[in-house]
Amino acid sequence: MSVRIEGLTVGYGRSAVLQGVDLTIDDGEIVVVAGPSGCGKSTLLRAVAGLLPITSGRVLVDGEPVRGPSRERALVFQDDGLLPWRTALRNVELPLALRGVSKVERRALARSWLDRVGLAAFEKYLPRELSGGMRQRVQLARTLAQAPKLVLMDEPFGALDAQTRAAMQGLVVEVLRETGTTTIFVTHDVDEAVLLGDRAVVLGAGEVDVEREAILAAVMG
Ligand SMILES: Nc1ncnc2c1ncn2[C@@H]1O[C@H](COP(=O)(O)OP(=O)(O)OP(=O)(O)O)[C@@H](O)[C@H]1O
Repeated sequence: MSVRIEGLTVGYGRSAVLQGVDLTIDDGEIVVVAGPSGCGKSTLLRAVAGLLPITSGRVLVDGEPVRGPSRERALVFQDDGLLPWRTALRNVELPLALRGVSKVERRALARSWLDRVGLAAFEKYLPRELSGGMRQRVQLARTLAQAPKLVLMDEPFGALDAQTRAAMQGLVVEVLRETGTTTIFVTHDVDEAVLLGDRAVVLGAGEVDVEREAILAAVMG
């Protein structure tokens, strides 16, 4: 799924958070969006997700203007959003159930994704019985089981310790590449930006498309 952002301006009240942002993302590309706190990274993701009114400009997904949220575009947050009373398996199954996927089919799909993220042995566990990294893996399985064409990640690993975060980054890159899922990944983390992206975009002082090396300075500065 390709994304084309043209002259995107978004404001809350009177102040414009994003001003005339242009960005093109090819099908299957993983683009990291970095930049200082408050520069509008989450706002950009929410605009692409169709969760925010746009002041001016356009967001085109596969050539079609975004008019609202769609199942094809999945948002992943730092907060795993799992339902505490449902097991890992039933959390992964839930969105599939809401879409009317049959019980047999959704169970098989949920199991295969839990297996893919290394949690096959934990399907009966409740979220509170899992570590933060494991809960994020359940969230990833739940997202990918729905076969989104575009994944929008908003600092999903911000709350994890360094080791767990590194493991999650490896897993995410592997799975997203394997499935050819177009991804926009927002992060503050320099290593994450360099490791994950085909390309990095720095929002802020007039957004720019940069090579990997340049992101280091931009994120740190
Ligand atoms: N719902 C809202 N109402 C009013 N202002 C908002 C709202 N959401 C965000 N803002 C403001 O818009 C600006 C950009 O916010 P945004 O969350 O997009 O930035 P960010 O780059 O993702 O920040 P961070 O890296 O700290 O998460 C901030 O100044 C913020 O205070």
